[in-house]
Amino acid sequence: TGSTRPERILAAVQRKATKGDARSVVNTIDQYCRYQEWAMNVGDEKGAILDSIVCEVKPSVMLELGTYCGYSTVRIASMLPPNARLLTLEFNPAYAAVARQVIAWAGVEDKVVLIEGPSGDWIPKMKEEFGVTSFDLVFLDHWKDRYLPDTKLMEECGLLRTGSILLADNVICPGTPEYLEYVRGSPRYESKYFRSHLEYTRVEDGLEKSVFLG
Ligand SMILES: O=c1[nH]cnc2c(O)cc(-c3ccc(F)cc3)cc12
Ligand SMILES: [Mg+2]
Repeated sequence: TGSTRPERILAAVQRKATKGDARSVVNTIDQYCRYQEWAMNVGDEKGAILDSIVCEVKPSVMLELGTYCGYSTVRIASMLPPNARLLTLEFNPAYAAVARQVIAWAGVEDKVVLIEGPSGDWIPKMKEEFGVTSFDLVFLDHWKDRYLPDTKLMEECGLLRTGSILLADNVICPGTPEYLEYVRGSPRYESKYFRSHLEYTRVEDGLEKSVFLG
């Protein structure tokens, strides 16, 4: 049986990226997915918006929902100070196995906690299992139908504090209409849309940044 797309992405990283150089890993994956085969990384264009928000928020504790191959995990971790922590949740064990190796190759494993399993099971356990009080920033990039239920779950579990920020990928493509309606319509959020494109394409997509008001 042949390799999978995540395995081919990992092979490209291990062949072409400089070990210990996170930016080199990010650039290698972007190059591979733009010119060899498309993959669902947040990509360079939306990634630059993600970078600017991580820089602005300077999170001490951050959650990423949806690791995939670890592209945005590495991108975010490379911008965090040494004592900050990025928890990243991946449902698919094959994706998680690749992501661990990409994260290690980039040399950011000390800032990252990769958790395998369903977000609905793990979110209620974040406090007791990982000593989380609340998240400063959450990057939603997993499955569009889980954005809203997981947001409500984080609220219910007291994982959001006044000023916590949610940043959601793919709010146009594939699209998360129920989530958008909720954060844009709720008095408990201040929402803003950052227009961009679906990774490596000219199709419209964007990121929705929503500040939790408590
Ligand atoms: O399922 C997804 N999870 C997280 N991010 C995604 C992402 O950035 C893009 C897409 C995607 C978009 C268009 C298409 F034709 C096929 C897949 C899916 C996900
Ligand atoms: Mg995405």
